[in-house]
Amino acid sequence: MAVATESRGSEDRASAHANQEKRWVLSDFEVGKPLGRGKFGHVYLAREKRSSEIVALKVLFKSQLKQSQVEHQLRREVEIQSHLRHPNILRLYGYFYDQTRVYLILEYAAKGELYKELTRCKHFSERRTATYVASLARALIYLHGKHVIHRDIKPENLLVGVQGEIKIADFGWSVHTFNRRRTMCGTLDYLPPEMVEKAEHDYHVDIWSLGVLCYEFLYGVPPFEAKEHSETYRRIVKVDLKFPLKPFVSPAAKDLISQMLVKSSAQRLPLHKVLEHPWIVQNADPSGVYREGRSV
Ligand SMILES: Nc1ncnc2c1ncn2[C@@H]1O[C@H](COP(=O)(O)OP(=O)(O)OP(=O)(O)O)[C@@H](O)[C@H]1O
Repeated sequence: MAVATESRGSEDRASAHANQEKRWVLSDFEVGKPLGRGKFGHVYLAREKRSSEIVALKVLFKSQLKQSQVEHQLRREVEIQSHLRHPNILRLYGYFYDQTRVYLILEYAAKGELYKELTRCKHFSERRTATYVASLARALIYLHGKHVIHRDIKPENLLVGVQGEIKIADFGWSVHTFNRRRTMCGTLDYLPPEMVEKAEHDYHVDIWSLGVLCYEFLYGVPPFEAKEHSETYRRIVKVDLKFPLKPFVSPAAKDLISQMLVKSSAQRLPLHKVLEHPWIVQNADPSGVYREGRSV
């Protein structure tokens, strides 16, 4: 399918260019079963008729986008995500619209939401967590190299591909980093001190979120969780990081988390050092894929 090919030769390039120009319409797709429901519409499994390629078609209602004043955010999401090519970032192949709806043509993540898997397992093993954290660190290095910060890395925004590889989805809160941001966004639990305090922030926010995620994968709950919003706020600002005795987590894993969850953003462990951390080196599967049964 036009949407899935990376071209090399000049002929390929010409056809890829033509494909980019292609205006998709709904009748290009056979629409199958619903995959899920979001705030603004539904996601369906679909097959592009010409290539038989399977995709996920996200259907958003213009009226709802308008009502919630998120058209601008969606435009930014599409603009950013459509230019990204990384095995751990969900591809956005293209989009089209009709009078009432906007359609996003997305890579199909066959194993669905990571969040559901985490809920089912309660928490992940160290090998599984390290494999995911390493994959996410590589994806974030790629993103930051393209001057994009994601700002909303959390289990609900992660999908799993057919091989078990993790995929960052949902670029609704991502931004280009040409100027430092002060906008408040995202769920409080994953936000770093500089964002909850509405100070300027940059790509170091994603290192913090990766630390929160690593903790949540291992313990099953995010580190600063509290009943009241104000208490979560206080715990984040103080970096009130506690490691429960159960489940057992190795000192090396705790060391990595402590080096990512640092108040001063410039002092957080850089992502390339995350990849070199002994806990990651010893536990992450080099293939970047967690396979049940093989990695306990
Ligand atoms: N590319 C995909 N491959 C497989 N399943 C998907 C894909 N995209 C979405 N889904 C499924 O559809 C559900 C709804 O997705 P959608 O992105 O609309 O909602 P959401 O993640 O809740 O986002 P939002 O809060 O922005 O509405 C997801 O929770 C997931 O189960």
